[in-house]
Amino acid sequence: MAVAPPMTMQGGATGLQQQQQAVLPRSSYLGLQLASQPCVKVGCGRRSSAGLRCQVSPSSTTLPHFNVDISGAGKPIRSVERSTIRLALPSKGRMAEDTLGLMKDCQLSVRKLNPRQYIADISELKNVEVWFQRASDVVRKLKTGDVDMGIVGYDMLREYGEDDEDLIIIHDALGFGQCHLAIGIPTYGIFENINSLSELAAMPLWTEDRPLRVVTGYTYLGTKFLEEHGFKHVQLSTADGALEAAPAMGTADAILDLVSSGTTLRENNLKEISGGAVLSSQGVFVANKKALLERKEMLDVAHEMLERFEAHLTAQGQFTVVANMRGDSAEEVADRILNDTSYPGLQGPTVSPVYTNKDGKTEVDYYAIIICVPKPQLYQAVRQLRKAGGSGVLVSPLTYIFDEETPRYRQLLAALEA
Ligand SMILES: Nc1ncnc2c1ncn2[C@@H]1O[C@H](COP(=O)(O)OP(=O)(O)OP(=O)(O)O)[C@@H](O)[C@H]1O
Ligand SMILES: O=P(O)(O)OC[C@H]1O[C@H](OP(=O)(O)OP(=O)(O)O)[C@H](O)[C@@H]1O
Ligand SMILES: [Mg+2]
Repeated sequence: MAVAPPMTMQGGATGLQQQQQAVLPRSSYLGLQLASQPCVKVGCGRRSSAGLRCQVSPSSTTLPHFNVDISGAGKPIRSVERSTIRLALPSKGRMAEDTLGLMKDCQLSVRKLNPRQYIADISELKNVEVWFQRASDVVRKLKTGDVDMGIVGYDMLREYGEDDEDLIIIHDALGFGQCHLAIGIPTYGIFENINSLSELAAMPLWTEDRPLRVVTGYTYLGTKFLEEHGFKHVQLSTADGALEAAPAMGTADAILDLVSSGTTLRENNLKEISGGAVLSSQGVFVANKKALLERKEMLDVAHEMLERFEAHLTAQGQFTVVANMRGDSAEEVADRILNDTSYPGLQGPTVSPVYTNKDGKTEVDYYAIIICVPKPQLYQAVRQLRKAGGSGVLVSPLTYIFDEETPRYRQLLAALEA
């Protein structure tokens, strides 16, 4: 298939020498081929249709402050030296809204003067500049080191990141943008009885002259996936949206697109097939590894953001339950909670004496207990507490849970050392 490998050059060439013309092979592996133009993007320096000439950009992995613009006149552009830390956030669509929602929930207020402004700041993180970018550009700029950290869908990270080892995921489950990338085929006609990927691959119809035509926005992942699953004759084409219309229009046999509720597939008479899911996705917090390694203040900011995200996400759906319980001692009350209920709290119940004044004497008849309970078990927990002697039960949602140190931070440090 004529999807070129990432067009980056390693090595020590400098200046304009680095701008080379490369002829991409017509068919580099398998019989897969990209559909004719304009279905492939050349200007982005990422892939090309068969045999096209395009310029090669040196990777700023090797030269962090020297980029070559391959989209315009090809003049070298010198990136500015900077002391600020750059965070790229999605500029539009559902990911933009959800990302800003998460930041707000974590008390990180992104201040943008008007909706068309692409730069903003965060009052709680003094040295951080926020840049709003299209999701694909968030990933591209992370790769080149033009931004240091970003939030983006895992699907985009994998598609545009192309397994770049310089991209490091700090938080892999930000709790929004949940979907999966999957093959969809028609429910009717020749596909009526096709229910698995292997059945699709084995259809005798697909030949060099009549390949399986798949429309997708994910040509990098799609190529890899189909190749790994034994497809011999496939033609990929791209479109920017409403891909589900293509089979009914007759412009593609199958689609490879995101699925969330499944409604769009269903409403367009398409179905998923077993083995046809490429990856699961949701929002992730990602950074440029070199920036983390080279700038201590960058690691500190990443750590703070990670802690805030974790504290908020761990607390989501959790409730604090406070109840008063009659008892002889704090230990005796704690025993009852631990033995008679299924809700010990995070480490164990917190039990504190409730002091009352009886005839001028301070006494302890009751103990207040505090436990933490997930929402689905809330009512059952309250019932068990009452049964164990609890009264005056107060319930309130938890906002943050800060643990000693988040395992994700330990994983990040380990990944940086590797
Ligand atoms: N149906 C969906 N449900 C959940 N997350 C989705 C869905 N579609 C896309 N996403 C996530 O949102 C990201 C952005 O999707 P996309 O580029 O289609 O933008 P959008 O928010 O749908 O806006 P638009 O399609 O109008 O440009 C995707 O990379 C993916 O991570
Ligand atoms: O399974 P569902 O819940 O129906 O979601 C899946 C749809 O959502 C996305 O499209 P989007 O709404 O972003 O429209 P687009 O094609 O214009 O990007 C995606 O490309 C699918 O078409
Ligand atoms: Mg969309």
